[in-house]
Amino acid sequence: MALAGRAALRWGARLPSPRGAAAAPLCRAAWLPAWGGRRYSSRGEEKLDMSMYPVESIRNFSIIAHVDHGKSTLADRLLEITGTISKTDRNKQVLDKLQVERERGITVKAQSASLFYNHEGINYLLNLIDTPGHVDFSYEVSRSLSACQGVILVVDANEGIQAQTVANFYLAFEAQLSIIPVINKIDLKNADPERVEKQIEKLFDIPTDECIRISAKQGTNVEKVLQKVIEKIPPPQCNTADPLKALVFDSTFDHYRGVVANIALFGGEIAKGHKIVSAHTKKRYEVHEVGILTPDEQPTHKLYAGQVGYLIAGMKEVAEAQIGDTLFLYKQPVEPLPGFKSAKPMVFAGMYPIDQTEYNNLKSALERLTLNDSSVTVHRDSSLALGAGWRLGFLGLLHMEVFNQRLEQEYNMSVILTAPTVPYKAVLSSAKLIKEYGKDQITIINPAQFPDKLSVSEYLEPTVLGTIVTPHEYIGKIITLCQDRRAVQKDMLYIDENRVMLKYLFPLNEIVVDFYDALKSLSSGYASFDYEDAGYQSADLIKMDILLNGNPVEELATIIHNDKARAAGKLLCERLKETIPRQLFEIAIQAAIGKKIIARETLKAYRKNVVAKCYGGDITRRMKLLKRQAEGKRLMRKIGNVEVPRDAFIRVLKRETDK
Ligand SMILES: Nc1nc2c(ncn2[C@@H]2O[C@H](COP(=O)(O)OP(=O)(O)OP(=O)(O)O)[C@@H](O)[C@H]2O)c(=O)[nH]1
Repeated sequence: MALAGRAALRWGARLPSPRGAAAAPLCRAAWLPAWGGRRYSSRGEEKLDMSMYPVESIRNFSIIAHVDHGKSTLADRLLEITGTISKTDRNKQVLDKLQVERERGITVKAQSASLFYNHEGINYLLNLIDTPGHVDFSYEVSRSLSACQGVILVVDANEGIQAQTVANFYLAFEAQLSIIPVINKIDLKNADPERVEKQIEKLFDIPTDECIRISAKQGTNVEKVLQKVIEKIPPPQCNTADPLKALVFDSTFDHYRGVVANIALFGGEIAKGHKIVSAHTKKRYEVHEVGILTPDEQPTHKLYAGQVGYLIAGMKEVAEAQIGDTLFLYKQPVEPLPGFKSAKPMVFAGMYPIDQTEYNNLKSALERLTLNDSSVTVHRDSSLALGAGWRLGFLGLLHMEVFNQRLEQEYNMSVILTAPTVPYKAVLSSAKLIKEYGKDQITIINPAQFPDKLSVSEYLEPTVLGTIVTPHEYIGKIITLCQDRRAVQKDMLYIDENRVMLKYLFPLNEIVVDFYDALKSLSSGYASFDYEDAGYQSADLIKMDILLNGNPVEELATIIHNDKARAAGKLLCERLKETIPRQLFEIAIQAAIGKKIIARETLKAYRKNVVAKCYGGDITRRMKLLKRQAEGKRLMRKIGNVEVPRDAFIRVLKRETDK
C-alpha cells in the first residue's frame, strides 16, 4: 500500500506535457536523411555531422525491467526499426557484447547505442541504454539513469510485476524520469496483459491505458514505443553555447588506444584537438577522437550538448578515467557534476594468484577490469597460506562469479577465491585494540581479522530489506524459508488476486549464498527477489574454521551466527567429503570454533592408478595418461598434504542447501 501511495504523490505532477518535446520547433530538421543504409566505415574519413541533432531532437532513455522480461530483445528491435542494425537472425541481443553475457544469457553491463529515427518529418537522435535486470548489477542501472531523461519499463505479460520491476521502477521514479510502461511477450499463449496492466496501476499508479502491449520478439507495436519515447520523454535540458561539461559514465581500456570513455554532454561541445581537463585528476589531455556508438564506435566531427558518445584522449593509465568524473575545456573551468555515489559492496572475498609470480599480471588485469566495472572495490591483502593478494567487494555472489569469469575470459587469469563474507562490524571493548585501530568500531571484511569475544562488547551484522513477489500458493513455504533465515516480516500486499508481495528484513549473510536458489526451487521458479540495504543489527557471531587433517583451509573460514554454526559446519564437512577426491591416505574433514571441533567427516583412502589399465604395453598411451594427471595436479591446491581441486571450495559454497 505504502508503495502505491508514494507513487501517487508524485506521479501526476511529474509527467511532461504529452507532446511538449516534439512540438518544440527544431532548428535544422526540415528533412534529413534517415540513417537507413548509410554506413560509414568505423575508421573511414567520412564522419557524421552531429550538429544536425540539436538538443530539442534528442531523447536519452534506458530500458529497465526484471531479469528476462525482454530488455535486450526490445533493444534489438529498436535498433532494427531505426536501421541501426540489419534484420538478420544473427542479430540477437546485440547489446550483450561480453562473452559472459552471451554464455549466461544475461546482461551484466549497461550498453548504449545511438539511433536515428524520422518521425513526422523530423529527425531524432535517440540514445538508448540497455541495462541489466539482476539485483547484483543494479549499480549499472542507477548510473545509466543519470544520463537519461526517461525509461521504458518492460514487464512480461505472463510473469507480471516481479521484484526487480518494483526496484527498477523506484530507481527511475526517484530520479524523476518519465516512465513508459511496456507489456512485453503478448504473443505468449499464457499472456495476460490486462492483469499486468492492473498490477501496474495498483502498484505504480500508472493508468492502464498508458501501457503499450508489445511483442519484442515478433516486433508487434514496437514502433509505437519509439513514438511514445519521442512524445513523452523530454529532451535534455542543456545548451551547446555553454562551456563544455561532459560526464564520464562508463569506460573501457583498449590495449592500443588507452582509455575509451563513454560521455554524456551536459553542456558545450567537444571535438578532436580540444584541450580538456579531468576534474578528478586535474590532468590535461588533447582529444584524439570523439564519436557515437551505433552500437559500434562511429567517429563524428564533434559531440554537442545533450548527446551521448565516446571519447579517446590519450589517457594511458586506468586511474585517469574515473567513472563519474567531469571533463571540461582547459580554458573554461566549470563546477564538476555531482558524479555517482560509490557502490556499496555486499560481499567480500579474498582473491589470490594461483602462483605468486603471476601477482603483477593479475594486478594489471584487476585494474583494467575494475575500470569497466567500477562497482568492485579492491584492497590489498595478504595471507600466510595464499600469499599476497586482494580483498574484493562485490554487489552479490552472481557479481563475484561474473567478475571471476570475466577475469578468466577477457584477461586469461585464473585465481583462488576465498569464501564470500558480508561486512560485519565489531564494537571494541579492549583498550589495546581501540588504540591499535584508532577507533572503537571496526568493519570486518576478512574472517582472519575477527576479534574474539573477550575484546568486543557487541558484534553487528548488515541487514537488507528484501522484496519477494510470488504466486500466493507458495506463501506458506516462503514464510518458513524466511523464518529459517532469521528474517522478520515487514509487509505483505496482494498485487492482484493471486500474486503477493512480501517484505522481509533479512540478515544479509542469510541471503548471500543460496537464498535465491532456495526460493526459486520451492516456488518452481515463480517467486522473484530483490533487496536494498537496511543498516546494521546486533548479532551473536563467531568464527568457524574448516580443517583438513588438522590444517585450516583459509578459503573456507567464515564468520557465522552462533545458532547456525553447528548445522553449517556439518553441511560444509559433508559437501567437502563429496567434492574432494579420495587420496592415498585418510582425510579428516573438521569444522571448528577456536579449538572446539563441532563437526567431522572422514574421507577414506583410495589410490587412483591412472595407468592400471595399460599393463605396461602401450608406452604412448601411458605417457598421455601421466601427462593428463600432471595437468590435473596443476588445478589442485595443497593444504598440508591434501590436494584439493581449486574450484572445489566455490562449488561447495554454492550448492543448494534447502531441499
Ligand atoms: N515469446 C516471446 N519471448 C520473448 C519476447 N521478448 C523476449 N523474449 C525472450 O525472453 C528471453 C529473455 O529476453 P532478453 O531480451 O534476454 O531479456 P532481458 O530482460 O534483456 O534479460 P536480462 O538482460 O538478463 O535481464 C529470451 O529468450 C527472449 O527470446 C517476446 O516478445 N515474446
